[in-house]
Amino acid sequence: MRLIPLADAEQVARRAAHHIATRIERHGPSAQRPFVLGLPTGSTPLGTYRELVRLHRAGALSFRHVVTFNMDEYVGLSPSHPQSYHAFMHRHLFSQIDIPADNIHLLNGTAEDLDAECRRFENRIRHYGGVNLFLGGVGSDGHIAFNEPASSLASRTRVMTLTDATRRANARFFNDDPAQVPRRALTVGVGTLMEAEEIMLLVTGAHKARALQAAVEGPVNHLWTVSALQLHPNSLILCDDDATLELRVRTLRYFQQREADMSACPE
Ligand SMILES: N[C@@H]1[C@@H](O)[C@H](O)[C@@H](COP(=O)(O)O)O[C@@H]1O
Repeated sequence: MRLIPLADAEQVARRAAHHIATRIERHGPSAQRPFVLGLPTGSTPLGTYRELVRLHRAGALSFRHVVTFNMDEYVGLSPSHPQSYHAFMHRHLFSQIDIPADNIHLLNGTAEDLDAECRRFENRIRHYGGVNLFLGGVGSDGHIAFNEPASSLASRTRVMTLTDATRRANARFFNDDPAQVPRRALTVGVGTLMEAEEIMLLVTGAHKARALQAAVEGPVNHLWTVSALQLHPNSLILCDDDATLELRVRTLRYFQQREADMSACPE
């Protein structure tokens, strides 16, 4: 695991966007060999999406041969619902870049057969040969995508019942009323995420400090599904200063030292 401690959320966003842009460029994507990018929703990635749009507008980044898979979607919200993850992604990213509509994949939370929809999604990922880079955020209780505490670390894309804590946290998008937050969601599994070639997690704010500690210092544990990243051979966490509040000084110093060494001789 590589942890890059940065000063604030703005630096995290800039670094994340540049990492994505570099990976796309190095891949040299084409119609036959697109770059496959996994994407999250939530407040955390918004700065990253803004920076990706800026790079695109500056002519430095094209998404013409990028294929995307979003990690989750609420059950029961149609794509046109303003709080659906479909609408969120179009608003904040897809409508502002040159990605072809056919390259965009989101789970359909209104599918008649939700299990079949989850299987279809996994098959599409497989069709493209897997995800090159999965970008993610984390819930304050350590969930990745909608893999709530006690999700199997081998789980695949499926229907998930959301915890009260998650529904409370997401109530800010639903008139501050947890009762309006859907009870269930479709989500990629921890196992699905773990198969990506690379995972990059963004963690910002003091309210995520406990989750970052569980991810970096805690035991691998299904109560903190983010801790599964410890078993991934190529995982990267970008965090801001506030998110490091629960880390041991020794841990933080080690990762700071490591980054200083790496900038002396970059990747
Ligand atoms: N399903 C999403 C997660 O993918 C996201 O990481 C989390 C944190 O969101 P935020 O970035 O708004 O804190 O919220 C939701 O539960």
